[in-house]
Amino acid sequence: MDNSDALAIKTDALTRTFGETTAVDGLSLEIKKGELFGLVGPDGAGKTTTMRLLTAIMEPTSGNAWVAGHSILKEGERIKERIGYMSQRFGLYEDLTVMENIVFYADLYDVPQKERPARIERLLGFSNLTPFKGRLAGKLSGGMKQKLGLACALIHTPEVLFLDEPTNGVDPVSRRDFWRILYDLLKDGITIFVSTAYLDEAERCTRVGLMHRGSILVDDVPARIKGSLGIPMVELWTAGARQAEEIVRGVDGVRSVSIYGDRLHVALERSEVAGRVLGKLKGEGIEVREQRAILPSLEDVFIAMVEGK
Ligand SMILES: Nc1ncnc2c1ncn2[C@@H]1O[C@H](COP(=O)(O)OP(=O)(O)OP(=O)(O)O)[C@@H](O)[C@H]1O
Repeated sequence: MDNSDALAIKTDALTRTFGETTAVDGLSLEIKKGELFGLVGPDGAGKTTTMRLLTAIMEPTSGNAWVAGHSILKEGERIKERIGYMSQRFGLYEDLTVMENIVFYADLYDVPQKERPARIERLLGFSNLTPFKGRLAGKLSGGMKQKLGLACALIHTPEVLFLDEPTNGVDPVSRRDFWRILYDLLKDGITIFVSTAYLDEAERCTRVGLMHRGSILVDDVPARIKGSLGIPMVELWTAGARQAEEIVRGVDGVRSVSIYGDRLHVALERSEVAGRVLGKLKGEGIEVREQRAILPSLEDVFIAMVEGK
């Protein structure tokens, strides 16, 4: 792999089809060591398939990728030794205890016996699972299962960690704790590749790729994606946001509308369209309490890009 010293992951026209469906469509990506890369997209965008290709669980239809310096085509086994992977269901055995799950993964990855006690103690410690080590995994809360899944994925001290929608169905407090752990891992120099459908989480990554129908539409730091796309956005406070949304959607020059409580975020073709939107709402008798230009959130950008397709 070129630049193998600096890159953790490189893909070259990586493609995977299932019959008529192209789940991953000519992906070319470079992810440096030490990055926390977020693959963001709605359900069905191709995130899980990308992850299965990069973890050498599934073969591509065409193209290639290198992970930790090894090709997914020929060196899948070498890759598996050097990565950690947490699938959507955390990969746990519910009828085994917390400790038994960790030992199972330690056996799977041939972690030397003499290194195990210290590693297991550290992993149980950071995941706050020490008091629960005898509990069956099936009896843990969602947040605890997630942390156990992470501990299992880290038992062999991988260089690259793949997390497939790790916070799906996990409560907000556990989610915040989980992200804290990820930042600690990053400080230790691990590269993290995480997929998520939550855009607030994407904003926590060092770099984000927005995926839609198998392709990455943009790939940049979250702030630059938000700032550089030049999509004018306005936020409107209205009474009756649902009714207002329908009206605004029909205005010429509006790219997309999303509702946040009693506020609307409206993406526009040009900033002058804002006047037309306000005029239309007034004409329909809908009061706009306040309006201001806003920087689009990542979610706004994504919705505008997908709807603008
Ligand atoms: N094994 C398979 N056989 C047939 N089609 C598949 C298979 N795996 C994925 N697909 C299709 O490929 C596309 C991408 O799916 P993928 O699961 O990678 O998306 P995703 O972004 O991870 O979504 P989700 O969050 O729902 O898992 C979808 O249209 C899906 O139906």
